[in-house]
Amino acid sequence: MSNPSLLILAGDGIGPEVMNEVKKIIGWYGEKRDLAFDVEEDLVGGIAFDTHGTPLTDATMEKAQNADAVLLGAVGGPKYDTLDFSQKPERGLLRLRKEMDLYANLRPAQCFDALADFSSLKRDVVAGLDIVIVRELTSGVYFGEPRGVHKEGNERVGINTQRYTESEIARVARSAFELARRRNNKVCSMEKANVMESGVLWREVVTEIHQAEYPDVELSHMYADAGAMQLCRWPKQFDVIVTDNLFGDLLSDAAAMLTGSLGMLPSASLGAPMANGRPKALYEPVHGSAPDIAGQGKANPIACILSFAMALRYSFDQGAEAERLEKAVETVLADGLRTADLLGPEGGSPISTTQMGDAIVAVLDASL
Ligand SMILES: NC(=O)c1ccc[n+]([C@@H]2O[C@H](COP(=O)([O-])OP(=O)(O)OC[C@H]3O[C@@H](n4cnc5c(N)ncnc54)[C@H](O)[C@@H]3O)[C@@H](O)[C@H]2O)c1
Ligand SMILES: CC(C)[C@H](C(=O)O)[C@@H](O)C(=O)O
Ligand SMILES: [Mg+2]
Repeated sequence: MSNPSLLILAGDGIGPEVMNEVKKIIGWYGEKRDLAFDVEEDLVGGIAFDTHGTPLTDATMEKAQNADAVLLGAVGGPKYDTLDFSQKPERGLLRLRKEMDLYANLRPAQCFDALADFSSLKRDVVAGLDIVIVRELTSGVYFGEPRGVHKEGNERVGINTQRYTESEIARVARSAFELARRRNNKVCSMEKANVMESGVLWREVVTEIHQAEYPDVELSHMYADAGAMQLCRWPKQFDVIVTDNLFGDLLSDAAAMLTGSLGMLPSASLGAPMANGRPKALYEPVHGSAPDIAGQGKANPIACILSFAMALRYSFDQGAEAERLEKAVETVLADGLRTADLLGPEGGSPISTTQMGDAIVAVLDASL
């Protein structure tokens, strides 16, 4: 049998830096756990635009469709800010999500005990936190039509459209309920049904799916603005949060700070099962290309490394190995190792991206 295939799209800014550390870990699994992957690398984002004049070529899109899983670093940067909208690095990522139909984006926010004092919230509020935001990823205002900027009389008008079909809401709701059943059996659905018709439909469909298929799961509803407040006030009240594309984007960045740093949050973007039974899948950190620290060896690779742990769990049925990797991350943090983003204003001695990756590999070695 051939090895499972991984397509690596490291992207821009700190993307390649954090992905280098993941490559070490992939190598470790091949060498030490007999878990080898056929790895291919390609371009996405600004680097793809610089090389091919487009943020994602059709050939790369096809490779992504055929890979057992895609690992992505990050895309974007100030250099590309003035490009035409269709050529922006972010369009490459959005095309991958849309064409692979990766509708369920799992964004776990877990507070490792060693970082509980580092969050901007009090230890009590975040210690032991373990929640997952399930963000709808292929529809909503990111993709709705009409969109664009046009002239009306003397002024320009910008339009984006929030649009959800019933089936789009139903499938992501099912993902959230299924996930909750494997966790603490609670789902909180967030929208703005008080001001948006699409929010009214969202609430209705989630409620229908709940009553018909998941009555055993506890379901609550919250307006997304109140949800943002509750995430900061008492985040441990949540288990699984299900929400739309835009609210999920905002809420997951906010949730990152419960864990200490945006450099800690991984994600899995999952679609329907492929012929081999594996879901279509792309794994990426929640953070971006961090132009302010790119090229300086300062980036925290943990979000990208934990995204690979999610790949082990969701694409390759290697839950025990995913736990081994998560535990290794926990251990290096408990040992006091910190990249710069994990040090407070009082400072300390940060380690580099590479040193963090090496330390995690060393703990993996010690786990054998
Ligand atoms: N999935 C993605 O590829 C993705 C996600 C978000 C933003 N972006 C893009 O990235 C570019 C920069 O966006 P931004 O600055 O708003 O968000 P960002 O996530 O890149 O950075 C926000 C802040 O967090 C810090 N940070 C982020 N990741 C870190 C890490 N791993 N280690 C240490 N510090 C880290 C950065 O230094 C910065 O101060 C934009 O072009 C944006 O569109 C891409
Ligand atoms: C880069 C951008 C397209 C992306 C989004 O808005 O979805 C990012 O912020 C994310 O959270 O993955
Ligand atoms: Mg975001």
